[in-house]
Amino acid sequence: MKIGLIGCGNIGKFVLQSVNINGLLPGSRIEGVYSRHYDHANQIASEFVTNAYSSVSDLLQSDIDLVIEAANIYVVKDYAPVILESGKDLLIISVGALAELAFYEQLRQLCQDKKTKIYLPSGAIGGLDVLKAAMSVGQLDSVSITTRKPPQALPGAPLDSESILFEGSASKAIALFPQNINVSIILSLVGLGADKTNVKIISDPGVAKNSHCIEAAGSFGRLKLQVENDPMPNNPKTSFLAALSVLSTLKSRNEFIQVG
Ligand SMILES: NC(=O)C1=CN([C@@H]2O[C@H](COP(=O)(O)OP(=O)(O)OC[C@H]3O[C@@H](n4cnc5c(N)ncnc54)[C@H](OP(=O)(O)O)[C@@H]3O)[C@@H](O)[C@H]2O)C=CC1
Ligand SMILES: O=C([O-])CC(=O)C(=O)O
Repeated sequence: MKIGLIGCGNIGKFVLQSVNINGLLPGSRIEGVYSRHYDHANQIASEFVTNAYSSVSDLLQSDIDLVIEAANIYVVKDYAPVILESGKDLLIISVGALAELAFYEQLRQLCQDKKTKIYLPSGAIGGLDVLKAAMSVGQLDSVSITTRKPPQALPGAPLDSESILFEGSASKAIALFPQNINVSIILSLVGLGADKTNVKIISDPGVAKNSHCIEAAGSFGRLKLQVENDPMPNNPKTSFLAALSVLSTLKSRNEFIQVG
């Protein structure tokens, strides 16, 4: 598999290190990178033995099968349609971009027309398999996520005391915290949708990890799952598990037997 990468931050560099340097995806390489500043892309390209591109359209004209988005939700909104129109598959980690149904439907239609695929990693959470199975007959009654992070991982959080920064729907949460609560949108996509998925965001100076507690109930029974994630070394907002989930999604794409 020949891969293009948009965004050379924490997750982007982890994937570059894993694939191009450590060889964790045999038969695959990241052939090109694009970032906001060409100088940065160039420096990353020499560090991780790949090519730098100065525009997404140049990256798309290169010989790649799949593009990884590891930038932000605005990049997904700007470039996802053109990536799919070019016939490339697309892996999106800033899944909050798909919160609006009209955009989701536009991308789904493009995939159908162009015979391309979108891959959405599970990111910083788990439990999606349970919700998917429950929704296969449409019998899920409630889904919620409580996210607890240290204040330095959340915008506008007080540094000295625990505080609830947000309580409400996933659609409102992602609009207010576009870099912090992508997890609520992946839950929405497999479950009840962004308006019916409940979110609580807590800033807690007493914790060092990013934790997410997912609760759901339906005809299958009940789910309660808590992940306690170590943050990425250079970006406390992002959990290491999110970067790992990108790699595992790429690995599954190469597998003949699908589990889960
Ligand atoms: N689905 C999930 O569970 C999770 C999703 N995420 C999301 O993953 C994404 C990446 O996270 P992370 O790697 O930690 O973020 P970083 O901030 O470390 O990296 C983002 C990179 O994107 C680049 N970028 C910004 N704007 C553009 C643009 N217009 N075109 C190209 N590149 C651009 C930035 O460049 P520059 O350095 O110049 O600013 C930066 O290098 C974020 O949207 C984050 O919210 C994170 C955790 C969990
Ligand atoms: O990494 C995390 O713990 C969650 C996160 O930032 C997001 O969902 O955007």
